[in-house]
Amino acid sequence: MRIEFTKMHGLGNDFIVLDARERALPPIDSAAASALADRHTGIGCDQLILLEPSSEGDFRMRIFNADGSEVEACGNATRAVGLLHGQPARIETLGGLLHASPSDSGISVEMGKPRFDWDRIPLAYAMDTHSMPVGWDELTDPIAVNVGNPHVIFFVADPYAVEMDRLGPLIETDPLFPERINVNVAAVTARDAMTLRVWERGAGLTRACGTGACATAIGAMKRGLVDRRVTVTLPGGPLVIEWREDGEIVMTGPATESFRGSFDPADYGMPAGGTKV
Ligand SMILES: N[C@H](CCC[C@H](N)C(=O)O)C(=O)O
Repeated sequence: MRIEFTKMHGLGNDFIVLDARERALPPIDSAAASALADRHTGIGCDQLILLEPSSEGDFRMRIFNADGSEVEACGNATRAVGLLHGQPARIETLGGLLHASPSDSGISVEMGKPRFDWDRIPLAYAMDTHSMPVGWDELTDPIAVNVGNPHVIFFVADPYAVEMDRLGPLIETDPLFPERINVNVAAVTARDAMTLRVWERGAGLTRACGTGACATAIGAMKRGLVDRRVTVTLPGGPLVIEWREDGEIVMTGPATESFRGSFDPADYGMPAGGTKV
């Protein structure tokens, strides 16, 4: 039995979405996720997204990075599944219950409240996360924010002058970050505008990172560099991030369905099967 999928993206950050809400699928493990995500031997994506029934929300969203690691949050994918659902959705994730609402200006998602304490990022030892006394070459004095998943943010003059292919993996896997880290390099261009590039934990340099945009906007607001509503422009395009007075982060931006297809689970080391739930 072939497995159907929907290929989607948020500003070029792309996903394979598998829907097990009505029909059970063979178990997806990190090996199958990374095989499907492989752009040379698989279908190719930054993250594999698995939708399942949920007792807490309208459905559950599981997120696997291209390296197979299962993680807590994915902003762009949350908008994508919000588009797929077609109406307001309460989405259960490892990082908490998120609310996605389709609107005429794209999909808005309440991404939860940021966390700043060193052991909530997490870091390997106590440190002032607002201005961290660490650096990697020209990337110094970062701020760390957890928005369901962990991010470190460096403010630079030109994000496109940073050697992300070298510094990204170096920082991502530094022992300071016991769960690894998403690496953000950003420039503030106005009180309501920033540019951003992200080396993603478990996925590398992506065209966009929703949680990276959220974490970076919050970091800039914490440092007084921007107002509480800011447009963050990534290589794939802009996202609008607002830090509401109640502490909730609200991200608004586009989501796109690219195409639908199917694959043979045997081609990805998955057991056959899958029955009606
Ligand atoms: N690489 C991230 C997950 C995907 C985040 C990104 N695709 C987004 O849109 O938020 C992590 O390991 O935490």
